[in-house]
Amino acid sequence: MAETFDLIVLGGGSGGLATALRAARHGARVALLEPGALGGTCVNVGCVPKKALWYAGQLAQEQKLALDYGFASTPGPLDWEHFRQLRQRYIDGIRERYAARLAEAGIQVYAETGRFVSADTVATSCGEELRATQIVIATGGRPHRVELPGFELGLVSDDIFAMRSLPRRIAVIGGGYIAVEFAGLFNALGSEVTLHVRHRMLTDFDEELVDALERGMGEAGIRFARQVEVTGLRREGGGVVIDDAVHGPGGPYDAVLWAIGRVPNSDRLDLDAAGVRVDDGGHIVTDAWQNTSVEGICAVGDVTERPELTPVAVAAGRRLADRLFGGQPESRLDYGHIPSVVFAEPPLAMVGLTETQARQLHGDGVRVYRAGFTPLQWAVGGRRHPSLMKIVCAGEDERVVGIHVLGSGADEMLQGFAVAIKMGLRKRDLDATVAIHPSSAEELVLMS
Ligand SMILES: Cc1cc2nc3c(=O)[nH]c(=O)nc-3n(C[C@H](O)[C@H](O)[C@H](O)COP(=O)(O)OP(=O)(O)OC[C@H]3O[C@@H](n4cnc5c(N)ncnc54)[C@H](O)[C@@H]3O)c2cc1C
Ligand SMILES: NC(=O)c1ccc[n+]([C@@H]2O[C@H](COP(=O)([O-])OP(=O)(O)OC[C@H]3O[C@@H](n4cnc5c(N)ncnc54)[C@H](O)[C@@H]3O)[C@@H](O)[C@H]2O)c1
Repeated sequence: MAETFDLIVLGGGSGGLATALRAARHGARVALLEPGALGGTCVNVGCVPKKALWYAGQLAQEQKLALDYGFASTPGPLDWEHFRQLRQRYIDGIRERYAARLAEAGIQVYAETGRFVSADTVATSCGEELRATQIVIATGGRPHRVELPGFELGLVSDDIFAMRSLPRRIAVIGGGYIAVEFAGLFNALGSEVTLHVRHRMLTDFDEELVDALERGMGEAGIRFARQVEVTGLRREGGGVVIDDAVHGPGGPYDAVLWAIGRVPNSDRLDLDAAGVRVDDGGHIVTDAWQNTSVEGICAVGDVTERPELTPVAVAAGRRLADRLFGGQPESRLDYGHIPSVVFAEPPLAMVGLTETQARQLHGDGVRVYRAGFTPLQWAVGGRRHPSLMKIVCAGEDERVVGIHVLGSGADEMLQGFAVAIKMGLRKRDLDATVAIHPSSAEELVLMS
């Protein structure tokens, strides 16, 4: 006979853990299925190890600044293997804390995959059947792989974190978050980087800031191959060569990273057995309440067609658990004004509409304020370092509909402004705020 629960959660990543822990706090009897490492993509092969690498890149950059400032010597290149082990210890600690929290919450964890047998029953990979009145799918996604000759000679983002040395020459294919972040951090750490971009970089971000970032990346030594049409990879000259229908062969490189998007993990769940609908891209279709097409089955995170960001998966999961088990029938995530940062060098942060989006939506009623400068930290050393900020306002009362920041500290700067925008920020509120000086952030309250 199938063991019964109030809730079965498929996936122990950002969304699944958040849902399970919140539901258990409300008193639900919960089963969580996770065949891999607890924490999923973000903790193991995403945000956390990526951000640690980004910090390593920042330290490498600041060493140059230290020389400018008059420090006598710099510590030299990164001991990649030492850093990899250090990072892994940190990640192991996060996983252990998750395991402890799940145990404390009384959540039954199965280190197995799950698939649907019917709308209320899931079979584990060991063949055990589990039943629940509510099932939440939080199985995330995986790197997109395409059928091109020699595809497997390249790496995907998951592979980067297992690398045992820093590649001397690396090519990155793609123009999204992952491509731009890894191009920046490898360049900062001393690799020769070529970024192969098919169309434009970072199409969801404000064009003017993306252009400034691209110029800065070029000045920092990253090479660009634009309008690429990659037809395959092959081994040649002691490395991997990229064949390109537009540019001809490129390389050889010691490593090639495919950063061409991610696909949802919905194809191995036997969704048909439950009747759950997916869209053309394989994302599970959900309504504003995270309900799928089948009553009693919800989905959160990257497996749905929503912004693929950890805080989005977490917030959606927590609100869903509050609605299902916490007596909060109105609880759901408002997907508007989600802030986001590309951990490029320097970082690029945004919340709300780009200038182009605002003009499409509000026509002539848009007013844009901007400030461009080199932050004091870099200017003192005589270096150029891009920093550009933009405030996009709409309507007669100049409601702030978008804030965009490129530059050192952007990643830490924008969270508070995201709160203000959510609360209905107007330009006059910024004008009425006293600046913190000297700082880069002060520009956001001084623009006129
Ligand atoms: C390189 C990289 C860097 C990133 N950096 C950032 C960042 O800086 N900031 C940010 O906000 N986001 C970042 N992201 C995105 C972020 O990691 C994801 O949005 C987030 O992890 C999604 O959480 P999730 O719970 O939906 O899925 P996941 O975290 O992917 O978890 C899904 C889990 O489901 C499990 N699973 C799969 N199939 C089954 C099954 N059949 N049964 C049971 N379990 C199953 C998987 O093993 C996995 O552990 C990054 C992603 C990548 C790849
Ligand atoms: N800092 C962060 O918050 C962060 C960091 C990393 C990833 N993420 C999340 O993970 C998601 C996936 O990241 P991603 O960068 O892999 O995907 P993406 O969807 O952001 O970008 C994919 C890129 O690959 C390009 N591309 C697709 N096919 C191609 C091909 N055949 N040849 C050349 N280029 C091709 C696209 O034009 C696009 O520029 C992101 O959408 C984001 O939500 C977030």
